[in-house]
Amino acid sequence: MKLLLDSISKNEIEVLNSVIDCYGVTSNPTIVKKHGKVNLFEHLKEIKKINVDLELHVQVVGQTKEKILKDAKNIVDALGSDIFIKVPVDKEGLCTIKELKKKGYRVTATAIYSEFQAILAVMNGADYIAPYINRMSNMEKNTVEIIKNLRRFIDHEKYSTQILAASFKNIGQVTEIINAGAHAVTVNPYLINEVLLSPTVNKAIDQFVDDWEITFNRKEI
Ligand SMILES: O=C[C@H](O)COP(=O)(O)O
Repeated sequence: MKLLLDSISKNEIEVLNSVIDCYGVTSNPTIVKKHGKVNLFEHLKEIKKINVDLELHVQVVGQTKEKILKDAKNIVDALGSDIFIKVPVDKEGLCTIKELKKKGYRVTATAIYSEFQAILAVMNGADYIAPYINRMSNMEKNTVEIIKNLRRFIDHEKYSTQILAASFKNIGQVTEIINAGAHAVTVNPYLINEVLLSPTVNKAIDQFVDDWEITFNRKEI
C-alpha cells in the first residue's frame, strides 16, 4: 500500500513525512491555486528536499495532444524523468497517454469518474489511474464496487497499472477503498491530521497516564 499526500504545502508534507510512511505527493492546478502564484517547479524541488524518495505527480493544463506533450516535456525538463505526468482522461488525454508511454514518460491518468474511463486508461498503458472517489460518490456511484472491479480487471488481464485513488472527504472512504483493492491512495493532510489529532485518542492516552500516576505517583515507567 502506498500513501501519498494530495497537497503541495511544504509545512504539512514536512510534518507528516516525519510521522508516517509517506510515498509521494500529488497536485493539480486547484491544489496549486490554494498556494497562490508559486513557482511550481522550484516549489516542488523544495518538497523533494524534504525526502528525495517522494514520488511526485504533476498535472498538465494543456487540452490538446500537442499542448499536453509540451507541458509534459516542460515538467520533465524541470523536475526529472522520474516525475509522473498527470493527464486527465478525455479523448485528447487518452490519445496523449498512449503517445507519452511510447516516449517513455511515467503517466498518472486522472479525473476518472467512471469504470470505463479507467479501463481505457489502463489499456493505453497508464502507470497509475486516479479514480475520484468522493466526486463519484456524489454522483451516487458505488465506488467500492468500482475499485474492486478495476482491481480484478487489472490483475486478471495482467496489466501493471496501479490504482491511485484520489478525492477523499473522510477517512472512512480511504479505508473502504484500500480494502476494496486500491494499490495507493492520495489523501489531503487535513484528513490524516484529523485522525492523528483526534480528541478521543488524546483523552484515552491522558486517562492511561492519569491512572499510572495515581497508582505510582510518577509519570514515568
Ligand atoms: O487530483 C485529484 C484530487 O484528489 C481531487 O480531489 P478533490 O475532489 O478534493 O478536488
